[in-house]
Amino acid sequence: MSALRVCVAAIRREGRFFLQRRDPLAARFPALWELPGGKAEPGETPEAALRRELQEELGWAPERVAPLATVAHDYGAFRVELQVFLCEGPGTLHAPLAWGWFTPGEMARLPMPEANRGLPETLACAPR
Ligand SMILES: Nc1nc2c([nH]c(=O)n2[C@H]2C[C@H](O)[C@@H](COP(=O)(O)OP(=O)(O)OP(=O)(O)O)O2)c(=O)[nH]1
Repeated sequence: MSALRVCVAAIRREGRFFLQRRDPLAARFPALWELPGGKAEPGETPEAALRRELQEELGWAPERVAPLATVAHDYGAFRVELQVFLCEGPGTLHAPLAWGWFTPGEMARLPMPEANRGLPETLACAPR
């Protein structure tokens, strides 16, 4: 089975990262904390998919975007390949669900999808 290509943003401000909580009524991963982003459409580059998702989800455009890590995970029913981009820039993020800014240490104690398990460590080591 081919993996879903999911492009996600590690938005960083003053050493903290933005996470939003999935809808408690979502069919998959209800109420878990995740990085904003989503699936790339056919023919779309990962960075273009990320920018589109950030605009759609948060009404926000990053000033700087850099590839940070790729994480593959098999959920059994489907596989994901998370492409994580470090994103920075000013401006308000208009998040419709619960959200917050977390240090990697705080993030490690939040309930997140299994694919995200190694992310706090990766984010703690992200280039300044
Ligand atoms: N946005 C995001 N998705 C993640 C993360 N970790 C993780 O396993 N995923 C999974 C959840 C989803 O199955 C998929 C992202 O798809 P999506 O954003 O386009 O769709 P979705 O969550 O609204 O809906 P779905 O999968 O339930 O159809 O990747 C993460 O940190 N951020």
